Amino acid sequence: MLVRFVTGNEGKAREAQEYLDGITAVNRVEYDYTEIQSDSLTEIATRGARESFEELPGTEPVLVGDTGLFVDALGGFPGPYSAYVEDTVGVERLWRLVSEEENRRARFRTVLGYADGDRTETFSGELAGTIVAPRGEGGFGYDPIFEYNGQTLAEMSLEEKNAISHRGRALATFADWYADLH
Ligand SMILES: O=c1nc[nH]c2c1ncn2[C@H]1C[C@H](O)[C@@H](COP(=O)(O)OP(=O)(O)OP(=O)(O)O)O1
Repeated sequence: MLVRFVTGNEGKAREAQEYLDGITAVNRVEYDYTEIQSDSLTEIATRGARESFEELPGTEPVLVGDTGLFVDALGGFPGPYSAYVEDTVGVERLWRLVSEEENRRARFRTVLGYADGDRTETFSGELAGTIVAPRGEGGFGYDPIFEYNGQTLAEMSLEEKNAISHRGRALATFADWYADLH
């Protein structure tokens, strides 16, 4: 069995393979599906999975992932626009914005979209933490300003992060569902 993980990121495909070990093989495919402008990661992932399945050659199921960082005091900003905000404003300036707030709580949310031609499903995972001044050299994206249990995600090893992460939780939920399906 084979699931195609649509991502530009090799590390994400490897992580998916770890969760799906013994259940299915995972191939990374690159496809730039349309990211609709929506407040809902579920909507974005659902459409992305359907479009990828329809447009890519092949019949194996596809999986897409969409992640956002939601800051409580900013009404959930940057949320579904996290990639755009990272590219434009940047992580350091997001920290400066949040540093003016008393409530620095935030959460990462990942929604995985699955499509196989017969069905489309979504699976989500969350990680709650606090926005802090940048620390740590590891990880990517907003990891240096997101603290969980006293450590930023950029200070954790990849294994430590994967064990608690929003993406890991979504992958674990998907893996359970997919194993039951077969
Ligand atoms: O664990 C994470 N730790 C810190 N930052 C993260 C994480 N996961 C995503 N991010 C950031 C990267 C990007 O600024 C935005 C959306 O990420 P995300 O939806 O995965 O899209 P992407 O375009 O980077 O990759 P892909 O090729 O898999 O669609 O949030």
